[in-house]
Amino acid sequence: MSGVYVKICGLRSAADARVAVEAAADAVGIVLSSTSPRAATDAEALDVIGASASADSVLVVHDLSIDDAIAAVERLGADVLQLHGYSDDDVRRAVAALPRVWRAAAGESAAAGSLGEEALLLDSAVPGSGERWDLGALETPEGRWLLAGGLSPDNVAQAVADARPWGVDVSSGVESSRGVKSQELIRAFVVAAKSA
Ligand SMILES: O=C(O)c1ccccc1N[C@@H]1O[C@H](COP(=O)(O)O)[C@@H](O)[C@H]1O
Repeated sequence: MSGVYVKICGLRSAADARVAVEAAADAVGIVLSSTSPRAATDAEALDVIGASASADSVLVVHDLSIDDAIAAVERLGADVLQLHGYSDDDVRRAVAALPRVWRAAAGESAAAGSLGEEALLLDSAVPGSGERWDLGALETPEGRWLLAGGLSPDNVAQAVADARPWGVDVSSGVESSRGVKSQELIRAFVVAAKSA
């Protein structure tokens, strides 16, 4: 058993969040981005957060201003803010304002925690696209880091065995069509990741 931390991202309903939590996911993600096929309203975000029980609730942002992103975490009561594509200054600003911040970087190796973030997320160049990226060239980062980008129930065990991340994060790979979560795939992903 890998004991890897598992985040299921892009949730918009309490029912899907409950399935993830009952399957033993460690975190549920909610995307606040106008351009994402998984963009959640505040009401949907509150439903997911309300059903997250002991799992971490993570707000994922990439096109909000940093001040709006911080305000969203405070307004909705999420546990973690996950930042995609923000400047170092923005990350530091969020770290100063919130207890838990994760920073995403596209496929490049970086030291986790260098800007004060709790964890580093290594992702493909286009987050949420379902595209895999070349793990062969990855230099394993220091510190707490999550692997994301094109993971699925079929490939997550091998990816965990190869890269040895602290955690994994998935969105496209647990969908029946773009933006539509499959409860069967959510369960299969958590089982595969945890049994790696
Ligand atoms: O899921 C999105 O639409 C999204 C939009 C903007 C920023 C991040 C987004 N999701 C993150 O992308 C990866 C999962 O990608 P994949 O679909 O499994 O390849 C994960 O970090 C999500 O939090």
